[in-house]
Amino acid sequence: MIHSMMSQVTLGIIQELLSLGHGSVLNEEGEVEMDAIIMDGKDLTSGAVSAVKCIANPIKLARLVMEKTNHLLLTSQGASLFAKAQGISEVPGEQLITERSRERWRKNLKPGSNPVAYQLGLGTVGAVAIDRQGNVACATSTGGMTNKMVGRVGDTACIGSGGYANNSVGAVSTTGHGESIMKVILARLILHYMENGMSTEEAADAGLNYMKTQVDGSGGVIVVNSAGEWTAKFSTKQMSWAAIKDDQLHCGIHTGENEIVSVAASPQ
Ligand SMILES: NC(=O)C[C@H](N)C(=O)O
Repeated sequence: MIHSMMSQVTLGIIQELLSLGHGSVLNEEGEVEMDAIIMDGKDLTSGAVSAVKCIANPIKLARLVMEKTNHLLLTSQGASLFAKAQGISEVPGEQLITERSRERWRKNLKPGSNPVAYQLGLGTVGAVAIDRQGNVACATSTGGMTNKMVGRVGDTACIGSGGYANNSVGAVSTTGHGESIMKVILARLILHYMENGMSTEEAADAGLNYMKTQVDGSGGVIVVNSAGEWTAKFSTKQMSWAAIKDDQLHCGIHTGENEIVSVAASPQ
């Protein structure tokens, strides 16, 4: 999560942060098949892709969907055709696979070897950002759940579930069990709580609790509000997160961790 000190274009920053398909978890056929979303809180424009293969940077493609089409979401073959038309070349699927993800895939082929609890926190990256003008944005990119069915579309590609941004409230990016997140429309739910007066922290906790009590789902969220206050919360065992605000880098992995490092540029 980023709070930009310079008035940079928030969308550009978070696209850079999330530029990876490499190392994603694999579907049941042992392939990388990705979902991604990006949203601009200024005018609620958004773009997403789902079930895309052989694309090294699905967020870039999602941004092109947002900027170059009248649609919100392109999937699978249609997304591939659009990528080609936009000059995004495909990469060999093998190039996106790491030894670690292949090993996990192999182990998970055995029946009952792949409980949801062990999959959370793997291979999803998300960002929220606010600039000096108060423009917020979010983006999320994922390979989904390990050994998922071919063609499965998760929360990440779905507006309101994998992310949502609105300058009047803030922005949210989510991770966790996609089917649970979709059932409660987690990102939009958290913004709804904020619209009704909750702080980022209260709203994130309330959203995650609601998902737990309603559908027994676990996940994690990063949230920023229109005043630049942020939080990173999760009901999973861990979630790696980092935030930059006022020249300070905050980061953590386990519950309660918040390491702070100064990142102020040294005088030349
Ligand atoms: N680890 C994750 O965040 C997975 C992602 N939410 C999905 O279900 O596709």
